[in-house]
Amino acid sequence: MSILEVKGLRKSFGTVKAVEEISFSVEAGEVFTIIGPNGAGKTTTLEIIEGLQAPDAGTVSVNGLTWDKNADQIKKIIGVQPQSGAMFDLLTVEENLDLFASFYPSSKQTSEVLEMINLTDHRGKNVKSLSGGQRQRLAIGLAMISDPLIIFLDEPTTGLDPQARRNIWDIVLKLKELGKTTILTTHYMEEAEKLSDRVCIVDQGRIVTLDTPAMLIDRLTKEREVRLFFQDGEEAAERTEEIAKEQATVVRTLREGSSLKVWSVQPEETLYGIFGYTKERGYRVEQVSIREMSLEDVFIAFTGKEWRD
Ligand SMILES: Nc1ncnc2c1ncn2[C@@H]1O[C@H](COP(=O)(O)OP(=O)(O)OP(=O)(O)O)[C@@H](O)[C@H]1O
Repeated sequence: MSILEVKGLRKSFGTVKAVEEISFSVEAGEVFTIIGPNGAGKTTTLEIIEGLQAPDAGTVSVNGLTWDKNADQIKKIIGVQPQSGAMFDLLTVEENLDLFASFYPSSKQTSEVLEMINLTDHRGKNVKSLSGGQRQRLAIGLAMISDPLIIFLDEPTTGLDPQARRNIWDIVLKLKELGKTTILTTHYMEEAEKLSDRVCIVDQGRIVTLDTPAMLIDRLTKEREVRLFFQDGEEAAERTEEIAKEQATVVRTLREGSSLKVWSVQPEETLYGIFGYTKERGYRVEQVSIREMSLEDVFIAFTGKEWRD
């Protein structure tokens, strides 16, 4: 049995169809990421799963339990990152954690959570004096204080600087080591790629595609762009282009001055061939790179739209 099963969700607000058709299931221990542009329906989907909104249609099952019959039991096994406004600004980090812990019959040790979210040194600070990244880490701490099986993080890194974002990634990876299931939403493709076991790309209330980051990227065309820059100038680049074109694995080439781009379905093979030739001719290649495909390319391939963070 999957720890989370979502089937046929739909939700409209007046004429706005926020969620048109969303179905997926999540296995225990997974980091499952819902990614999509603004207004794609991520938050609405998450809030339906968390029991904060009722769907117009569809079902949600959390560890075999449903909100209409087992709400109290579900609340004991899920942890939801609270909105900033739900924290007590004039209480300290530790007092906020202790207060949230008191809502549950059993909870994790505050000191253990402080370590996990790397706020031990700031335990005595008032929440209002925390940085944006520290507040977000505390919010995740509050979500995990009851030691839930599933943790929901809605855009935990939006608006944070790259270092603060990476600190949050570390916490998600620690949660995974503990065997927790994490459901994450994000705008950031790089984040989805780094953290997730599986990624669900949503657009206009529907799932565009769902798979592991590696499989999604693998489903794209196998073509990779190989770039070379020749120290010996245009002639070396021109000659090498002619040799590259003869290879069966090369789809096309583009030369600009001393730089050469080669699109190949087997970039390593292509490079072996090219280097065999440049060695023989004594051409010096200054820079070589193979451009890897990213989840951003997947989004563009599936929706035909440019991705914007
Ligand atoms: N309570 C509401 N009342 C009216 N419209 C809403 C409400 N909540 C969401 N919507 C609309 O539903 C659509 C989906 O919103 P949702 O917040 O789920 O998207 P999202 O993917 O989380 O976007 P973002 O990344 O901007 O948070 C949007 O068009 C939004 O304006």
